[in-house]
Amino acid sequence: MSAVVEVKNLRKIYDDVEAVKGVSFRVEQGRCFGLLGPNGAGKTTTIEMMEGLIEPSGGEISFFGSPLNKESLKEIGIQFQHTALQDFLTVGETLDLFGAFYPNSASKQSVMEMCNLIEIENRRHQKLSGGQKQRLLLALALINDPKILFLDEPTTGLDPHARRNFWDLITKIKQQGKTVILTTHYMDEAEYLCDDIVIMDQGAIIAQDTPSRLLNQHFSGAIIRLPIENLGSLDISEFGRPFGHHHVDIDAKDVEVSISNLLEKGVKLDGLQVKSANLDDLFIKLTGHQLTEAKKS
Ligand SMILES: Nc1ncnc2c1ncn2[C@@H]1O[C@H](COP(=O)(O)OP(=O)(O)OP(=O)(O)O)[C@@H](O)[C@H]1O
Repeated sequence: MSAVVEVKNLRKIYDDVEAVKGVSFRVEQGRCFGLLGPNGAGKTTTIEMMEGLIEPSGGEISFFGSPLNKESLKEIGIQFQHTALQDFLTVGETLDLFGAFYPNSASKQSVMEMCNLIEIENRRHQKLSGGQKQRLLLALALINDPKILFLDEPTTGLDPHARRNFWDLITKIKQQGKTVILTTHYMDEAEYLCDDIVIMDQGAIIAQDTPSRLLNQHFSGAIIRLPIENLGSLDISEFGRPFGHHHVDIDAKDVEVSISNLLEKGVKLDGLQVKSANLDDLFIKLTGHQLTEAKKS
């Protein structure tokens, strides 16, 4: 498959912080590619270098086989985490305004249909709900009919219903053949949307592949989750790894065998859960800390 974007040994150093420590990956045509990681992992810095917004300290970025340049930037649409919009403009007027910046913009009607904005075309920006604002920001990112769409934490702050709606929109956009590159720290979002993922922690890549290959590679069978007090004075590391402060996760190739072993050792089974592994579990396994909390070091 052809790479629409390729990043090689990309680095960014801010004064005393090495925010991105030599990352390399390829994004393939028509795929949804996710950059995952906790706060401070270097996701935004990486994506902003790819968008041409900040200068790398080292490494290479190429679009369609050529180094990042003004022409390649015409092929991208960016949905920023925050965009200052004029409160007194309506949804339709905002799209007209942004469309006028581009010689070859997409039709306003098609973008409004795609992003479910038709019914609120005449509503002023200040009257929009969080989900509606996010859909307008997505429409603005699509107004130049880009081949590659960048989304930086697109559903942060949205309620669960608005998040699901947004995911459906992204799926529709992908079906049009566009390549989507997103950052998120929501693992369910990545599992739902992404074909390929890169997991970053402290500026470096700690895993990259498709979500299902990564899960198959690191887990076989199920995870048994138990309240930590069930272990009594037994050593957690003998069984598995901590999940938060109150639970222990135990990898179980065969759940029945694992439960018999636990009973033999005198472990209580109250509050036992059996679950399949997800990307959150993978992150904890790889780093020893949860995705929602950056490593304190
Ligand atoms: N302009 C800057 N000047 C100095 N340090 C910066 C700057 N921007 C980011 N950093 C630092 O670089 C590191 C990576 O930040 P970055 O915003 O890329 O992480 P992130 O994974 O996107 O996190 P978040 O999910 O919180 O947005 C952090 O330690 C951050 O404090």
